[in-house]
Amino acid sequence: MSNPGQGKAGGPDRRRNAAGRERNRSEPRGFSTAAPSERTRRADPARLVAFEVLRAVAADDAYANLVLPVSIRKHKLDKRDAGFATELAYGALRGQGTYDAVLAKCVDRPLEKLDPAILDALRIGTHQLLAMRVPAHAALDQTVGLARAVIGAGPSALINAVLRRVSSKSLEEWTAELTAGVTDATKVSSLTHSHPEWIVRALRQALVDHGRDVSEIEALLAANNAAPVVNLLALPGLGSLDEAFEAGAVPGELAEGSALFSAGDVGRLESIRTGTTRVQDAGSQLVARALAAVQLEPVQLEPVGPEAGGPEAAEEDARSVRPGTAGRSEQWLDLCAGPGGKSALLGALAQQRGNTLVANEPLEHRAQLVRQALRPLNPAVWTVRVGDGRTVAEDFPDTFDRVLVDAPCTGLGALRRRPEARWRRKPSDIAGLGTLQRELLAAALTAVRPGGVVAYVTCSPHPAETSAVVQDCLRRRDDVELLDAGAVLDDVSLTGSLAAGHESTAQLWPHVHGTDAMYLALIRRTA
Ligand SMILES: C[S@@+](CC[C@H](N)C(=O)[O-])C[C@H]1O[C@@H](n2cnc3c(N)ncnc32)[C@H](O)[C@@H]1O
Repeated sequence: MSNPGQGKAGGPDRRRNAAGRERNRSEPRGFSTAAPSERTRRADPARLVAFEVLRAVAADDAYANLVLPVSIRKHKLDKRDAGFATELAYGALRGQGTYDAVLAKCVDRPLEKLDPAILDALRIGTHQLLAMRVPAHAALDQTVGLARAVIGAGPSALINAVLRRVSSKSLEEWTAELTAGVTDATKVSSLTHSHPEWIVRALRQALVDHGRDVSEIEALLAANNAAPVVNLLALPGLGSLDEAFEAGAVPGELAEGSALFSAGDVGRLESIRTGTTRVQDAGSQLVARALAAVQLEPVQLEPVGPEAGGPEAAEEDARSVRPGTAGRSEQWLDLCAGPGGKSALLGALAQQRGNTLVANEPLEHRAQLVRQALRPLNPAVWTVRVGDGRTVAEDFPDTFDRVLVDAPCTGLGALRRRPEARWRRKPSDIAGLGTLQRELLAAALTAVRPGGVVAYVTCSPHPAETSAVVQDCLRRRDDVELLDAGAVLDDVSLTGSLAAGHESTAQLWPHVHGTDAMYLALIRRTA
């Protein structure tokens, strides 16, 4: 696996530095001479947090990004410990594919036969040994101590022996051994970069479909294993990045009003607490801004004259054709709004321009998050509709000027944020989501007014969730046209040349743009 943990992690106490290296240890690969049973029985709190996260993910189907902060708070970790625990938990989860292949070579029985808690402890030990530069004796002692404290004394000899074997080679040596003689390129990439083979195949196909070179797959998979920098967004007209800059943030290079923050916990910023500055991937910011910026066709009002077709009617027609933004406020719709990240940006842009936003979300608890995200805005600007997006066209046919369909998807474009997602997702998820995605896009195309635009967005580059859905919907209607999404993205990006477009749709990539792999199609309903 690529080595994302190196040099990144913070440390938990005075013996651990920012690279995760335990200090005052002169022999990085030495081992303790004490027998496992005589060594520490205490769990280092940062390792305990990582272990709790892995257990919750495996045993309770929990999301790492939700349980990690809870566990960090429970164990009262300071900033450095929290950084170390985050790298350990996320790294062990992302690297699970490669680490399990290594462990399979070091354990004398099939991994499925191991107690799952022991396997999680071994994954945590392996990540420290192979990707965090924690000295072998510290990784061993601490992992054995963790196991003794939380699993019991029994497995300590096994864990000690297995991790000693793991530590006998570097990550590069292990991957060379694992892939020696393997001729299937997908398998090699899968083992080297710790991704399931079906995802490697899907991402490779997505690169090709978007006109990129297939050899980029290695860089893409490696980017999925690197922790993303936190992107901030100051809500237009409402937020300011000054406080973030004072705290060490630097201006974002892609999106207006954005910043990159790597100075620790963003939660301590007042502007984040008030919600006028938000954490949002630059790709998400760009697709929302693209929808807000795209040119609309003027509204065609029904002719209202004494005799349609006569000279009075022609005069009335001329007066009733109004540009989308002049003299008439626009109505925007965010069809799949929860938890409200893009709604907040769209709502702020709508407010600046005297427009309004309806944010739709079927799940009440997520609708509540949308309301929270929209709270900094003038309440007259936005409404939250709690309902199925597929019914919106019945309530509001031919109504909205701009509609965002940020469709429920597999999230294969945000694997770096969701460390366990690659192991949880199944190829069958794609088919299940495909029907919903098509129905939501079809509803949006009916709810948008003639001349208005629908943005179809996914945080997945999988062709079945992106181009296949859009092409199907385009085939079914004769009143829609695809706009050049790449050109609109270029218009709203600070660089002006993202080169994300291909055949009128656009795809952002972690390894090229440093964003999540957001897909964007802009579809205009023709008059
Ligand atoms: C990718 S997320 C949207 C993310 C959001 N736009 C943001 O930027 O924060 C997809 C959302 O679609 C919602 N959803 C699922 N089924 C839906 C349906 N039938 N109609 C509308 N939304 C749906 C999910 O609950 C989820 O909140």
